[in-house]
Amino acid sequence: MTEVRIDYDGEGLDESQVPPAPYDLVRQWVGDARRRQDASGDVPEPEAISIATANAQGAPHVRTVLMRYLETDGPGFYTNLESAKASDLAANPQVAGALTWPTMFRAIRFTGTARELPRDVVRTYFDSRPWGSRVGAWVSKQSRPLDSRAELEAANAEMAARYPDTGSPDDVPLPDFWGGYRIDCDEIEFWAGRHSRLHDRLVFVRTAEGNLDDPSAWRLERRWP
Ligand SMILES: Cc1cc2nc3c(=O)[nH]c(=O)nc-3n(C[C@H](O)[C@H](O)[C@H](O)COP(=O)(O)O)c2cc1C
Repeated sequence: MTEVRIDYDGEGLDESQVPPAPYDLVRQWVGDARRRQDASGDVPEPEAISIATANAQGAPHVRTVLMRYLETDGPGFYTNLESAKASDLAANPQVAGALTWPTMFRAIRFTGTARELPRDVVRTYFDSRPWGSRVGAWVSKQSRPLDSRAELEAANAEMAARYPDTGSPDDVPLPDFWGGYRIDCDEIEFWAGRHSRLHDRLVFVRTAEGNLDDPSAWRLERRWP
């Protein structure tokens, strides 16, 4: 690999800028990433989050999804409940997620326990998706072997015929095998890249029960970069 060295020149992060609980800062950084994408176009998919799971034997797997859920009880994502990540989480609910915005010299890391999102939350999100994506949820036997691209396209045509687009969210029912997870966080790290690798790492560590906006549930710790 040829070395390309970039001196990280981010704004940094100081304790004085950090609220007493992590939620507002997560929202702020996600909002900053969206605004930057709108303004400069160099943060595509600002909500892309790498999700790490481990199976029953402890073997790790990581993949990128979209963080389409962010409430005071944690960040979350939607997926197929029969996928490889879902079977990892059924065996071992420990999970980690990383949002990374290299052009902003920022990242947020979440670690915790995966909890399935309630069906009413999943349904509301599912109904908000475009028709093609809702049909696609029915089509995909996510993570399982597929013989050919042609088989995928035939399955899509079959589902599109079964659930034609009527312009209403009722036209495609929510599959039982499609849902979501949120991360019940025990740590949330804010990483801000700075010059000469003297980065800021400020980590909220859970000390008690409570949501991401509850100051009594968290203490703040700085870590060596
Ligand atoms: C930018 C991006 C966004 C993605 N968003 C999702 C998503 O929201 N949900 C999902 O299940 N897969 C999403 N995927 C596909 C996953 O990376 C992955 O291929 C899929 O979930 C199967 O993972 P698994 O076999 O480990 O369960 C996305 C991929 C990329 C690159």
